[in-house]
Amino acid sequence: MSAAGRSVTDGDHGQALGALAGLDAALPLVESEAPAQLRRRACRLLARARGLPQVDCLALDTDGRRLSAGAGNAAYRCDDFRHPYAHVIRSGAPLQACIGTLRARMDHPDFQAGMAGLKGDWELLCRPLCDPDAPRGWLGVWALVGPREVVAALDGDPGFMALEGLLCRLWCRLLTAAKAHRQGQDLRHSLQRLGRDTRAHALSGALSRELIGSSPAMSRLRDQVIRAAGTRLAVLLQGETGTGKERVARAIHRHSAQGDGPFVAINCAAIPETLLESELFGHVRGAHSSATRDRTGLLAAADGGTLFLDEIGDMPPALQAKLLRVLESGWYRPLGGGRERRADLRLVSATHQPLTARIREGRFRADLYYRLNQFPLRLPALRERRADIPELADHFAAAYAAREGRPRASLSPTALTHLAARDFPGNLRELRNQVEYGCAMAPAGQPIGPADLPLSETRERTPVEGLPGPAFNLREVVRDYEARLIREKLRQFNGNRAKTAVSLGLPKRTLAHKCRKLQLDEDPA
Ligand SMILES: Nc1ncnc2c1ncn2[C@@H]1O[C@H](COP(=O)(O)OP(=O)(O)OP(=O)(O)O)[C@@H](O)[C@H]1O
Repeated sequence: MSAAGRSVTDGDHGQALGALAGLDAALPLVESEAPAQLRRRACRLLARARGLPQVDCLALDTDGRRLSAGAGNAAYRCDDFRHPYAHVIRSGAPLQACIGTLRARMDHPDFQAGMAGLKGDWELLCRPLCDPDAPRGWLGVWALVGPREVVAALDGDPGFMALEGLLCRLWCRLLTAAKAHRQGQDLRHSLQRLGRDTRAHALSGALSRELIGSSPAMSRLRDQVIRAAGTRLAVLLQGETGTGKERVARAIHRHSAQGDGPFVAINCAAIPETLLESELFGHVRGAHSSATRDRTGLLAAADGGTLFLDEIGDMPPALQAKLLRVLESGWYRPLGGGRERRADLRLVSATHQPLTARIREGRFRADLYYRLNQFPLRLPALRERRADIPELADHFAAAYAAREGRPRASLSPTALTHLAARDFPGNLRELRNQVEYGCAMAPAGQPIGPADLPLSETRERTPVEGLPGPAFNLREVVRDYEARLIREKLRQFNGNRAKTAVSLGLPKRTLAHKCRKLQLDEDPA
């Protein structure tokens, strides 16, 4: 019984079942996965069912400006009235005409080419196809060609109308699904991008705590470290001594996919040539005089992690060849035989020497250099990023206090001025040492002043030349600088005021006055 309570007659049942018989033909349409496939199947079905020699279905593109039967087919502009489809889509009304007449009137070259093989007395029927739920929501155009009587019979043909209705409905549904899929994909991509950005942001936050410095050179270096950590490429760190090569190597390891694995460092310059090979590859008992038992090497110790070869420029030539073989093949054999072992590790190497010059001198293999230098990274000298000195000095003072369990001492602006004026050939290591010396010398509870710092062994730039970043008191800086100069000269001349005054270009009396004012009297003469 129906919901309305109307009794269903046998005739109704018969009609419904009859309609069901036709569903077979519609099934491929319903199962179509994309609009283009649906249109192709609808064209084939109609051509076969009604004996039409040519059936096309042109779709409107997403911006509604062109009609096309699909990729590789001609695209017809909707504002080009040299073909009938523009008339149909613009008016929203069907158009039927004889092929011969259309050939004479519509001179669009692609349309002419499409009609070329057809009989002149056949008819073309173009019908606009529309979203059933959106008047003027045009989807495209049918283009049906056949003998006049066959085309005329389509008018009022319930099967044709049902097919057209089904085509439009399924087409809309596939477009909606495709749109939802696209939106889902866009959302997924945005989330992935957001995830990547958040990770990169967190990473760069962590790195700025490990690799201190806000100068552009340091920001660039941190970016490169993040990029290097995201790859398995061999990294070659080049920079003067004390610029932080090992620290950067550790940061690359920590933030790489092998970050949980071991980090094994070896200084190629610090180990005698005879032992270096054994250290790296390991040995079996009896391989050489000091091999009293089997020993795994550093390549094995670094398995699943990172091997850091410091001072690679000092690696002996014979070992360079062996290292290259390991890097190329991934296999090595411990000294004295034993079975071959696989080296699954990421390599980071470092040098303070210009390797290209060593290649020219024949002391470093060019092929190994290229293998090590897959990701080159240059570390700036401290003098190239003087603006970072106050931040670094503060960091070293804090680290010293934490290590020694002492209250944290700050550096006075004048002390920072002095530091910023130094050249630091030993780079960050030298700065760290000077700050730690200052921490040890400063009276408890007092900031580290210039007098607490060790004397600079290198040329000290004038305060003007080496103006520091932080604010400072000019009078204090000048007085301090004057005091240091006089004290150094007095030391140089063993406290002889007369010679000191001459060397400073001052009358003896003025020097005496200055010594009193600057409290230099009690200095060892
Ligand atoms: N960006 C940085 N932030 C904080 N500390 C740093 C930074 N770079 C280096 N250091 C510190 O400076 C000192 C020297 O660094 P490191 O040993 O990494 O230099 P290096 O270039 O490997 O030296 P060498 O060439 O002599 O082996 C270490 O105490 C290190 O922790």
